[in-house]
Amino acid sequence: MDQLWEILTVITVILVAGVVGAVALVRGRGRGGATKELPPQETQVPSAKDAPTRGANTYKPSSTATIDTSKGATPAPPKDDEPAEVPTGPTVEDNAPAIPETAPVETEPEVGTERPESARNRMTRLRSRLAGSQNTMGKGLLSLLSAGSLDETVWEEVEDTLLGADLGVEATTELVDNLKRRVSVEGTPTAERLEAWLHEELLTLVNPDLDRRIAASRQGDRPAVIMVVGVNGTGKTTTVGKLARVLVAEDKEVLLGAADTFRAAAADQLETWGARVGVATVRSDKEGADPAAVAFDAVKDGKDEEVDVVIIDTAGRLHNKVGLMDELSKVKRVIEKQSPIDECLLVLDATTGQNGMRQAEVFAQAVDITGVVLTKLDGTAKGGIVVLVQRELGVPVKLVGLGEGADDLAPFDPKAFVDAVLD
Ligand SMILES: Nc1nc2c(ncn2[C@@H]2O[C@H](COP(=O)(O)OP(=O)(O)OP(=O)(O)O)[C@@H](O)[C@H]2O)c(=O)[nH]1
Repeated sequence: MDQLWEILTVITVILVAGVVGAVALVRGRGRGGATKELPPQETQVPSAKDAPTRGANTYKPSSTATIDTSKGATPAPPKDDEPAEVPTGPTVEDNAPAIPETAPVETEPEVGTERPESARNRMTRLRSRLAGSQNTMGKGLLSLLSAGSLDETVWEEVEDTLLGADLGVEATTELVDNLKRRVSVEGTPTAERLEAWLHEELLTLVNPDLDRRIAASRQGDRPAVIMVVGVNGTGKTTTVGKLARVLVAEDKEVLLGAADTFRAAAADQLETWGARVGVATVRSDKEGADPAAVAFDAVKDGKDEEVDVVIIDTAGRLHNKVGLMDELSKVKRVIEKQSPIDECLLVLDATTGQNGMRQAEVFAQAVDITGVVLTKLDGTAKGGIVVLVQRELGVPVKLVGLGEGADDLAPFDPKAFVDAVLD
């Protein structure tokens, strides 16, 4: 029995010692872990050094991000949950090559490859535009002449219509006298016969026999040289650009000379026209540079590069008539040190009528005009100016501008013109 009590006492002592030891161990381990594994209290408090990082994490710099990420990037495709853009039908831009807004300058050569409209398309389109602008005069004449008896009042009204269309007094008198004579010889004609006579008489006035060809092919071993003159705003630069397109469409090599140095924008405008069809422009970056020097360089470069034709745009905005004439004469003289001028085209705005004629005479005194480009014929019913210009200046109308579009320039065809007036 005593032995049993001794055994129980020993077991109890061992158990108590074990429990106490275990408790002490657990407590000790818990303290030691906190020290090792938890960060020291001060590291949980944001320090000044940490602040920017935190700030960056909580502040979304969206604008900066947009700028940084959009640079040089193509637009992201729309997300699935974004509504798709609704197509709104064809626009002018739909016909242009798609150029991403952020595309690099490589888009330029694409622009340079623009193909001018073919001659046939252009003529069909422009003929109907000419008819649209000019048939008020034709309709007025035909209704007067086919209204019955051709008394003096009717003839006066016919005269007024022709004068109103800027045909000029001389040509108007001539046309009415000729019609009267035919009536007196043949008796009262039918409406169709009168229309045929009117057609013939107008065609005679427009003079289909004049040589309206443009010197735009190489002349022997040198390029043809075309000088373009006219008052500012008449459409000179636009005409040079359009003419370059016509020639490029005919596979000619063209070089442009920006001798309108009066304002830098004129040279920029010309350069843009040229660049669109891959034609280079000789220019000076200095506003007010010597136009004769630019023209000289352009012709020289054209010869060196063996192009087919050099076209020189000139300024029309000078303080006075003497200054203008002196400058144009100088440009002409200096060009002629390099090459003869094969064509000197005077650009006239058809909407300015008699006033434009007076300006034309000033230019004709300074340079030898070989042909006229009548612009903005789409914007006036006064097609009679064709006859007046040819009579006053003694040179043919060679080209007509029929709109602001890049391919709205056409050769002047007398028969098509009279048809358009009377059809
Ligand atoms: N409707 C119509 N507008 C034309 C025609 N030709 C030119 N224009 C317009 O006339 C305006 C003047 O044309 P420009 O080529 O700048 O005239 P510019 O004579 O060179 O003038 P400066 O450079 O100031 O000397 C432009 O708005 C052209 O688009 C045409 O045949 N029809």
